Amino acid sequence: MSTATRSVAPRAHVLVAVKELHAAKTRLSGVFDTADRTGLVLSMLRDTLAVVSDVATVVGVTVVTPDPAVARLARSVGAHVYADPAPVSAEDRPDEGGTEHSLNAALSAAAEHVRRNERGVDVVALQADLPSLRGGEFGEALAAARTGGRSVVVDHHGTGTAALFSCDPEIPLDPRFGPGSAKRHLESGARPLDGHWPGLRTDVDTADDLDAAQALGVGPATRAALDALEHTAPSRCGNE
Ligand SMILES: Nc1nc2c(ncn2[C@@H]2O[C@H](COP(=O)(O)OP(=O)(O)OP(=O)(O)O)[C@@H](O)[C@H]2O)c(=O)[nH]1
Ligand SMILES: C=C(OP(=O)(O)O)C(=O)O
Repeated sequence: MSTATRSVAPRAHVLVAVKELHAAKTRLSGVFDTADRTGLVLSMLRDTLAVVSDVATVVGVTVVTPDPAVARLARSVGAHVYADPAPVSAEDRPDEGGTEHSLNAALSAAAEHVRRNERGVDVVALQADLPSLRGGEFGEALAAARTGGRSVVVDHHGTGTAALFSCDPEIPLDPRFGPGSAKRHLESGARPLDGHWPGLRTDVDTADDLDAAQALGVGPATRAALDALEHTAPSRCGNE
């Protein structure tokens, strides 16, 4: 990484991918019906976007999605939208990894698009389901990421990826999201970032993850969504 590159003021553009809402958060389908899952996905996205948009070094946020409702929410809070085509099923594209291929292809294309338009900007792919994220921890992670080219924040399970950073314009983001992605990101050369960032690491895919996030404290949109759900699912969404 060149000295010139590092001497410029930190500027990061955050990419957040969200698939079609009707297919989102299937691991919560035993707990919530489709409408409730959709509401929760949008609420967690809203909280995640609010936090990252407030971080001083974040100069842009782009939501990568094929879903019109997600795109509307993104635009309403000042984020950009990068439209990716609706994913095809793994059965239709067995050689390309199905939806994982779609997700990573869409993130790669969005990262290249951002870098073409904002020269020298750092690029981050961040999970959309981080309702306990705090601005301070994301700011710290960004600062740590800037000490090297490509880096990763492993999720609270130790297997997934909460955030992937490329802080050198010469180094592609090269996203390898999907089950077990932490190992793939590390094996492909991403440096692990070691801070104590529980909110950043707590992405919500299962009911246990949701409990973990609630124990940390969730953002206002997610709180409101869960409070509304308490009336229909008290055993799952009881008080913290
Ligand atoms: N734009 C886009 N986002 C995707 C795609 N596939 C997955 N995502 C998003 O990437 C993140 C991780 O995806 P998954 O873990 O597969 O999906 P999920 O909805 O979080 O949870 P499950 O349905 O339980 O697997 C989520 O924010 C998804 O919405 C895709 O093809 N395109
Ligand atoms: C897609 C991923 O996350 P999750 O399955 O936890 O949503 C990932 O960690 O790469």
